[in-house]
Amino acid sequence: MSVVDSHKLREQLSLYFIMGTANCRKSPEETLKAAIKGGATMFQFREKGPSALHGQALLELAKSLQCLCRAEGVPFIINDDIELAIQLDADGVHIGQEDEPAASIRQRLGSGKIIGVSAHNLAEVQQAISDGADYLGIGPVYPTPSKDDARAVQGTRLITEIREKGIDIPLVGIGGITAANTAPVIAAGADGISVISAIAGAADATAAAREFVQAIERAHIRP
Ligand SMILES: Cc1ncc(COP(=O)(O)OP(=O)(O)O)c(N)n1
Ligand SMILES: Cc1ncsc1CCOP(=O)(O)O
Ligand SMILES: [Mg+2]
Repeated sequence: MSVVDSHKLREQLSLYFIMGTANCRKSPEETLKAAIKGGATMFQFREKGPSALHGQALLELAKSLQCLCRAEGVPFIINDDIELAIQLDADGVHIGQEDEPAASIRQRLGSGKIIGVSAHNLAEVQQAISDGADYLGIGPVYPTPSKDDARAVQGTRLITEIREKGIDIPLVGIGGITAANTAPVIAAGADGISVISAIAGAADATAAAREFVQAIERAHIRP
Protein backbone atom coordinates (compact mmCIF):
# COMPACT_ATOMS: atom_id res chain seq x y z
CA MET A 1 0.00 0.00 0.00
CA SER A 2 1.12 3.55 -0.72
CA VAL A 3 1.19 6.35 1.86
CA VAL A 4 1.90 9.06 -0.72
CA ASP A 5 -0.25 12.18 -0.08
CA SER A 6 -2.42 12.38 -3.21
CA HIS A 7 -3.32 16.08 -2.73
CA LYS A 8 0.37 17.03 -2.63
CA LEU A 9 1.10 14.67 -5.53
CA ARG A 10 -1.54 16.36 -7.73
CA GLU A 11 0.24 19.69 -7.18
CA GLN A 12 3.64 18.14 -7.88
CA LEU A 13 2.33 16.65 -11.13
CA SER A 14 1.24 20.06 -12.45
CA LEU A 15 4.26 20.59 -14.73
CA TYR A 16 6.12 17.29 -14.88
CA PHE A 17 9.36 17.68 -16.80
CA ILE A 18 11.04 14.57 -18.26
CA MET A 19 14.51 14.48 -19.78
CA GLY A 20 17.67 12.53 -20.53
CA THR A 21 20.90 13.52 -22.26
CA ALA A 22 19.44 12.78 -25.72
CA ASN A 23 16.73 15.43 -25.26
CA CYS A 24 18.84 18.41 -24.17
CA ARG A 25 20.05 21.39 -26.20
CA LYS A 26 22.38 22.40 -23.36
CA SER A 27 23.89 20.28 -20.58
CA PRO A 28 21.35 18.19 -18.64
CA GLU A 29 22.14 20.16 -15.47
CA GLU A 30 21.61 23.54 -17.18
CA THR A 31 18.43 22.27 -18.81
CA LEU A 32 16.97 20.96 -15.56
CA LYS A 33 17.93 24.10 -13.61
CA ALA A 34 16.30 26.26 -16.27
CA ALA A 35 13.12 24.16 -16.31
CA ILE A 36 12.79 24.31 -12.53
CA LYS A 37 13.43 28.04 -12.58
CA GLY A 38 10.54 28.37 -15.03
CA GLY A 39 8.19 26.38 -12.80
CA ALA A 40 8.64 22.62 -13.37
CA THR A 41 7.12 20.89 -10.33
CA MET A 42 8.41 17.33 -10.78
CA PHE A 43 11.27 15.74 -12.71
CA GLN A 44 11.75 12.33 -14.32
CA PHE A 45 15.24 11.23 -15.34
CA ARG A 46 14.70 9.21 -18.53
CA GLU A 47 18.02 8.16 -20.03
CA LYS A 48 17.17 6.31 -23.27
CA GLY A 49 18.33 5.76 -26.82
CA PRO A 50 21.56 4.84 -28.63
CA SER A 51 23.60 7.57 -26.92
CA ALA A 52 22.30 6.78 -23.41
CA LEU A 53 24.84 6.83 -20.59
CA HIS A 54 25.58 3.65 -18.63
CA GLY A 55 27.52 2.57 -15.56
CA GLN A 56 29.43 5.21 -13.62
CA ALA A 57 28.57 8.03 -16.05
CA LEU A 58 24.84 7.28 -15.65
CA LEU A 59 25.19 7.15 -11.87
CA GLU A 60 27.10 10.44 -11.70
CA LEU A 61 24.58 12.28 -13.87
CA ALA A 62 21.63 10.86 -11.92
CA LYS A 63 23.23 11.99 -8.64
CA SER A 64 23.91 15.43 -10.00
CA LEU A 65 20.30 15.88 -11.24
CA GLN A 66 18.92 14.49 -7.98
CA CYS A 67 21.01 17.03 -6.07
CA LEU A 68 19.51 19.88 -8.14
CA CYS A 69 16.00 18.58 -7.50
CA ARG A 70 16.62 18.25 -3.75
CA ALA A 71 17.91 21.81 -3.53
CA GLU A 72 14.68 23.06 -5.14
CA GLY A 73 12.25 20.69 -3.40
CA VAL A 74 11.26 19.04 -6.68
CA PRO A 75 10.58 15.26 -6.59
CA PHE A 76 13.20 13.23 -8.47
CA ILE A 77 11.66 10.27 -10.31
CA ILE A 78 13.60 7.65 -12.28
CA ASN A 79 12.25 6.09 -15.45
CA ASP A 80 12.38 2.27 -15.70
CA ASP A 81 15.58 1.68 -13.69
CA ILE A 82 14.36 0.39 -10.32
CA GLU A 83 17.87 -0.60 -9.17
CA LEU A 84 19.14 2.93 -9.75
CA ALA A 85 16.13 4.37 -7.90
CA ILE A 86 16.85 2.13 -4.89
CA GLN A 87 20.57 2.90 -4.99
CA LEU A 88 19.94 6.68 -4.98
CA ASP A 89 16.93 6.61 -2.68
CA ALA A 90 15.01 8.49 -5.41
CA ASP A 91 11.56 9.87 -4.64
CA GLY A 92 9.96 7.39 -7.01
CA VAL A 93 9.90 5.56 -10.33
CA HIS A 94 7.88 5.63 -13.54
CA ILE A 95 7.19 2.32 -15.26
CA GLY A 96 5.39 1.25 -18.41
CA GLN A 97 3.38 -1.78 -19.47
CA GLU A 98 6.55 -3.60 -20.55
CA ASP A 99 8.28 -3.05 -17.20
CA GLU A 100 8.13 -4.96 -13.90
CA PRO A 101 4.58 -4.76 -12.42
CA ALA A 102 3.91 -1.96 -9.92
CA ALA A 103 2.88 -4.43 -7.21
CA SER A 104 6.32 -6.05 -7.04
CA ILE A 105 8.08 -2.69 -7.34
CA ARG A 106 6.04 -1.44 -4.37
CA GLN A 107 7.39 -4.31 -2.28
CA ARG A 108 10.95 -3.40 -3.22
CA LEU A 109 10.59 0.39 -2.79
CA GLY A 110 8.38 0.62 0.29
CA SER A 111 5.28 2.69 0.93
CA GLY A 112 6.72 6.24 0.93
CA LYS A 113 7.91 6.25 -2.68
CA ILE A 114 5.97 7.50 -5.70
CA ILE A 115 5.13 4.91 -8.37
CA GLY A 116 3.84 6.15 -11.72
CA VAL A 117 2.47 3.80 -14.38
CA SER A 118 1.77 4.41 -18.08
CA ALA A 119 -1.72 3.33 -19.14
CA HIS A 120 -3.36 3.31 -22.58
CA ASN A 121 -6.82 1.90 -21.87
CA LEU A 122 -9.24 1.36 -18.98
CA ALA A 123 -8.07 -2.20 -18.28
CA GLU A 124 -4.49 -0.96 -17.79
CA VAL A 125 -5.77 1.91 -15.63
CA GLN A 126 -7.66 -0.47 -13.35
CA GLN A 127 -4.76 -2.93 -13.14
CA ALA A 128 -2.32 -0.13 -12.28
CA ILE A 129 -4.62 1.10 -9.51
CA SER A 130 -5.04 -2.36 -8.01
CA ASP A 131 -1.25 -2.84 -8.24
CA GLY A 132 -0.81 0.28 -6.07
CA ALA A 133 0.17 3.00 -8.59
CA ASP A 134 0.22 6.53 -7.14
CA TYR A 135 -0.32 8.27 -10.47
CA LEU A 136 -0.85 7.45 -14.13
CA GLY A 137 0.77 8.78 -17.32
CA ILE A 138 -1.85 8.77 -20.08
CA GLY A 139 -0.93 9.17 -23.72
CA PRO A 140 0.32 9.85 -26.22
CA VAL A 141 -2.21 12.65 -26.29
CA TYR A 142 -0.67 14.18 -29.44
CA PRO A 143 2.03 12.98 -31.88
CA THR A 144 5.40 12.91 -30.13
CA PRO A 145 8.92 13.35 -31.52
CA SER A 146 10.46 11.86 -28.35
CA LYS A 147 9.42 8.19 -28.26
CA ASP A 148 9.97 5.91 -31.28
CA ASP A 149 7.89 3.07 -29.82
CA ALA A 150 4.98 5.24 -28.68
CA ARG A 151 1.46 3.76 -28.88
CA ALA A 152 -1.23 5.26 -31.14
CA VAL A 153 -2.15 8.88 -30.50
CA GLN A 154 -5.36 8.95 -28.46
CA GLY A 155 -6.11 12.60 -27.80
CA THR A 156 -7.80 13.28 -24.46
CA ARG A 157 -10.35 10.45 -24.84
CA LEU A 158 -9.01 8.13 -22.11
CA ILE A 159 -8.51 10.97 -19.61
CA THR A 160 -12.15 11.99 -20.10
CA GLU A 161 -13.30 8.36 -19.78
CA ILE A 162 -11.34 7.86 -16.54
CA ARG A 163 -12.92 10.93 -14.93
CA GLU A 164 -16.41 10.13 -16.27
CA LYS A 165 -16.14 6.75 -14.55
CA GLY A 166 -15.37 8.56 -11.28
CA ILE A 167 -11.79 7.27 -11.11
CA ASP A 168 -9.97 9.86 -9.06
CA ILE A 169 -6.32 8.76 -9.24
CA PRO A 170 -3.77 11.56 -9.89
CA LEU A 171 -2.81 11.58 -13.56
CA VAL A 172 -0.91 13.47 -16.22
CA GLY A 173 -1.29 13.64 -19.98
CA ILE A 174 1.86 13.00 -22.02
CA GLY A 175 2.95 13.17 -25.66
CA GLY A 176 3.38 16.18 -27.92
CA ILE A 177 2.12 18.62 -25.32
CA THR A 178 2.93 22.29 -25.90
CA ALA A 179 1.74 25.43 -24.11
CA ALA A 180 -0.68 25.95 -27.01
CA ASN A 181 -2.38 22.54 -26.70
CA THR A 182 -2.27 22.19 -22.88
CA ALA A 183 -5.80 23.45 -22.18
CA PRO A 184 -7.78 20.43 -23.51
CA VAL A 185 -5.63 18.05 -21.43
CA ILE A 186 -6.37 19.90 -18.19
CA ALA A 187 -10.02 20.41 -19.19
CA ALA A 188 -10.38 16.64 -19.69
CA GLY A 189 -9.41 16.13 -16.03
CA ALA A 190 -5.63 15.73 -15.93
CA ASP A 191 -3.90 17.05 -12.81
CA GLY A 192 -0.96 18.09 -14.92
CA ILE A 193 1.04 17.59 -18.05
CA SER A 194 4.31 15.79 -18.80
CA VAL A 195 6.69 17.36 -21.24
CA ILE A 196 10.01 16.48 -22.87
CA SER A 197 10.74 18.28 -26.13
CA ALA A 198 8.78 21.50 -25.68
CA ILE A 199 11.01 22.32 -22.68
CA ALA A 200 14.27 20.34 -23.13
CA GLY A 201 14.44 21.28 -26.82
CA ALA A 202 13.55 24.94 -26.36
CA ALA A 203 16.17 27.65 -26.88
CA ASP A 204 15.14 29.06 -23.50
CA ALA A 205 13.87 26.27 -21.23
CA THR A 206 12.96 28.72 -18.45
CA ALA A 207 10.73 30.75 -20.76
CA ALA A 208 9.22 27.57 -22.17
CA ALA A 209 8.38 26.25 -18.69
CA ARG A 210 6.90 29.64 -17.73
CA GLU A 211 4.62 29.50 -20.76
CA PHE A 212 3.39 26.10 -19.59
CA VAL A 213 2.74 27.40 -16.07
CA GLN A 214 0.62 30.21 -17.51
CA ALA A 215 -1.23 27.85 -19.86
CA ILE A 216 -2.01 25.47 -16.97
CA GLU A 217 -3.26 28.35 -14.79
CA ARG A 218 -5.45 29.65 -17.61
CA ALA A 219 -6.84 26.16 -18.23
CA HIS A 220 -7.86 25.84 -14.56
CA ILE A 221 -9.55 29.26 -14.58
CA ARG A 222 -11.34 28.78 -17.93
CA PRO A 223 -11.87 25.05 -18.44
C1 LIG B 1 4.67 10.54 -16.91
C2 LIG B 1 5.02 9.48 -17.89
N1 LIG B 1 4.04 8.90 -18.59
C3 LIG B 1 4.34 7.96 -19.49
C4 LIG B 1 5.65 7.58 -19.71
C5 LIG B 1 6.00 6.48 -20.68
O1 LIG B 1 6.51 5.34 -19.99
P1 LIG B 1 6.78 3.97 -20.81
O2 LIG B 1 5.49 3.61 -21.46
O3 LIG B 1 7.38 2.98 -19.90
O4 LIG B 1 7.83 4.40 -21.89
P2 LIG B 1 9.33 4.91 -21.64
O5 LIG B 1 9.27 6.29 -21.08
O6 LIG B 1 10.00 3.97 -20.70
O7 LIG B 1 9.95 4.90 -22.99
C6 LIG B 1 6.64 8.21 -18.95
N2 LIG B 1 7.94 7.91 -19.10
N3 LIG B 1 6.30 9.17 -18.05
C1 LIG C 1 7.76 9.14 -22.81
C2 LIG C 1 6.53 9.27 -23.61
N1 LIG C 1 5.49 8.40 -23.41
C3 LIG C 1 4.45 8.65 -24.20
S1 LIG C 1 4.75 9.95 -25.24
C4 LIG C 1 6.29 10.18 -24.58
C5 LIG C 1 7.22 11.24 -25.05
C6 LIG C 1 6.82 12.62 -24.63
O1 LIG C 1 7.72 13.57 -25.12
P1 LIG C 1 7.26 14.94 -25.84
O2 LIG C 1 6.78 15.83 -24.75
O3 LIG C 1 8.51 15.46 -26.48
O4 LIG C 1 6.21 14.58 -26.85
MG1 LIG D 1 9.22 2.47 -19.38
